[in-house]
Amino acid sequence: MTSTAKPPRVGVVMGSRSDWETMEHAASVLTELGVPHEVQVVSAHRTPDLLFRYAEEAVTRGIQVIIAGAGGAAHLPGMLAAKTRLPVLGVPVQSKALNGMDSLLSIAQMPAGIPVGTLAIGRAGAVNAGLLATAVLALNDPALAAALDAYRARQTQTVLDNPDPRS
Ligand SMILES: Nc1c(C(=O)O)ncn1[C@@H]1O[C@H](COP(=O)(O)O)[C@@H](O)[C@H]1O
Repeated sequence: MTSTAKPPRVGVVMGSRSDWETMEHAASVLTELGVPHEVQVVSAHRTPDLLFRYAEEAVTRGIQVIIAGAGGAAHLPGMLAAKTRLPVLGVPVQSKALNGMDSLLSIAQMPAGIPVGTLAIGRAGAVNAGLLATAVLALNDPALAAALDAYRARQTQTVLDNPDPRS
């Protein structure tokens, strides 16, 4: 699924539909900042051939950053990173059994040579993955740089406008 008519520049993938509740926060940041992106379920475990194809074709399709969310034995981000030179941002989805510690460690503890940029567990990680992907693209895109600056200014203003935590 592609968000706009423009070709996607960020791929948001996740191991299962059940991850969408978390990963929609990455997608909504990208939408808010005007980053063309696509969203798809791809699983290293359940659809390994699709995972290889996705990673191998991503560069030629114009994808510049991949955001990959997975929970439990979260091999998806690492396997994508193994198959593409694109930056891969991993979002550990909070698992029921171990609260996402399993997801976090299996995404973060990559062997030297195959990096995955690992974010925080859950919603905050997904939001920040969207922001980080945008920041990468903004290095060469003044419109996205301006959109990011405006986002940060709005965030600051919201805090300044509501300083009393009781109200
Ligand atoms: N970690 C992975 C991978 C993968 O790493 O490729 N594929 C699915 N999963 C994870 O399994 C969890 C449970 O999935 P189900 O809810 O479909 O049973 C999800 O959090 C998913 O990311």
